[in-house]
Amino acid sequence: MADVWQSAMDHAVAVARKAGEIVRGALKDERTVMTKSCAVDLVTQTDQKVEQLIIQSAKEKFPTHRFIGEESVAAGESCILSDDPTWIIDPIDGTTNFVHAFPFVAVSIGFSINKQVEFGVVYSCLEDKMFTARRGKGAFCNGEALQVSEQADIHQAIVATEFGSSRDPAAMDHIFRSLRNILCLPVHGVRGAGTAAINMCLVASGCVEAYYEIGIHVWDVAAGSLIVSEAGGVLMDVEGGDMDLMSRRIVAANNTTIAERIVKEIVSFTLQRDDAPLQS
Ligand SMILES: O=P(O)(O)O[C@H]1[C@H](O)[C@@H](O)[C@H](O)[C@@H](O)[C@@H]1O
Ligand SMILES: [Mg+2]
Ligand SMILES: [Mg+2]
Repeated sequence: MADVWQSAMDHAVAVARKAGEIVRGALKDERTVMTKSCAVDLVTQTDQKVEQLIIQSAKEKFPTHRFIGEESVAAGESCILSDDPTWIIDPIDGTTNFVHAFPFVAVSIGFSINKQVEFGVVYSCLEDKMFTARRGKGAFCNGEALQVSEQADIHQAIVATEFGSSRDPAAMDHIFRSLRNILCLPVHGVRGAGTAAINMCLVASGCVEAYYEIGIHVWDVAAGSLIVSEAGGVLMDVEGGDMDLMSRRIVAANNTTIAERIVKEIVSFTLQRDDAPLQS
């Protein structure tokens, strides 16, 4: 049977690599930094340029497909996931890192059908690592198969998380209480690459046992979620149960034992869903 989605995945890999060239080139120039929801929620013209490249090039080849892009949503487009073939794009995941030339910057492209991620592509531009996954066909980094860590003892684990792009005091209190709970289990360490997508690829690569965060968006995690699950990992909501791509919350771990142990320590809170009706 013809594999109708392979040509879309091939295009995603090619355009992610092209986008990586643009990101690396932009690092040599002055970067104009703008802000979105608050003073630490950064965006640059490179974010916008890369998203336009990905969307325009994909539209030419796949005119019936739909698109959810971080910067298009920031400009007012809706963020509704339908059953249609949909590209879920974070043109630069790790924009703050990009602004500071901190060397973890990713292009993240997820692709969903019937609201289920069919393939994921995360290109770590400065490491030149192309992470890919196709549903049911495994996860890879530069063609090498990925496998999550086998560690089941939380006390022998490294956990990744981020502080997010909001400095709302109440949310920060929850974030720090969760961080303290997890650090004091104890775990071997807590790390953060500064990008959800690369944190999830580190889980898929077996470098860290888990990543959790409240505050992410669907475009941060769509591609990485499949890369984790195809590398043998699990996805969960921060309160247990199924991960919901639109909920702004995620636990991605090497196994259920580690995931459930982390869920116990998270002081959770809710945020407006990505697919909430647009404010009029
Ligand atoms: O760099 P972007 O695409 O904005 O995504 C990051 C987000 O800004 C941060 O708030 C999160 O903590 C990171 O996990 C995202 O990767
Ligand atoms: Mg992002
Ligand atoms: Mg981004």
